[in-house]
Amino acid sequence: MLKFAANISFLWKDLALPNRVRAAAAAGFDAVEVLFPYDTPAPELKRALDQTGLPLALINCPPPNYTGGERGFAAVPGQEDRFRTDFRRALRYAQALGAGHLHVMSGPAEGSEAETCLIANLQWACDFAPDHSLTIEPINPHDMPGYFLNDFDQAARVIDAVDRANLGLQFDAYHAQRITGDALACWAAHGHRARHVQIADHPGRHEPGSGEIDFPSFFAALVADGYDGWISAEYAPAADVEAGLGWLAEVARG
Ligand SMILES: O=C(O)C(=O)[C@H](O)CO
Ligand SMILES: [Mg+2]
Repeated sequence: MLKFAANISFLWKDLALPNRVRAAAAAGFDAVEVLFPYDTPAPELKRALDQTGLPLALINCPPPNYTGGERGFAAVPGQEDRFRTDFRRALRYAQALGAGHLHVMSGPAEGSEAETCLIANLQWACDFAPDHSLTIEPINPHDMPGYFLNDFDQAARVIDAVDRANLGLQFDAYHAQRITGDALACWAAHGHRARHVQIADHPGRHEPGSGEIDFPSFFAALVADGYDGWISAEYAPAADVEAGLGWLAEVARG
């Protein structure tokens, strides 16, 4: 059975973070994910998670100093010490909250030197946290210009080169559609590496069903392929969050 998480960095933005967890539980989600939870004291978030019983599926690394700054350092040559410091702090936060995955952001870079740097940093991180699941996510270059990891073949190459059991692909159907033009074909090629899935339709990055991605077929492919990880709703609601949740009942749960 497919399991759905609410990305509460995108959903219920008008509420305080702990109350977004409560809203996600009330709306029927099975988990939440938070991109950058670091401005909220971990015990406050933990209390809401414990009260609702919702697990935290994922957080992003790096932690603080992100706002207005770079989107990670993992692929930036010369920033290895910064990467390691950030990673240790993010890991402590992830452990305090019981976060399932830690999404390691590569940052702004290009070229083969950056790829070598990313591979070495990920090997270090995987070995530093052998019991923690790490993910990398290709992000389309229109939304995040200059971000290093912007292609699924590139991500596959990096994952294979890192060669650690605790690193996997974060497959965002919206980015897959925007990068390749065919999210389903992209899933067919790369889904076997996926540890975590995120969804939004394209164009617009709104609710599934609002754009061109065939989500019933996408969900059917996940089931057929035995995908048993989280599917996180990482979209900008077209209007009210609850009013846009029809897809959860109708499309995803049949
Ligand atoms: O932009 C996305 O799709 C993500 O999942 C990143 O984590 C953004 O920070
Ligand atoms: Mg995403």
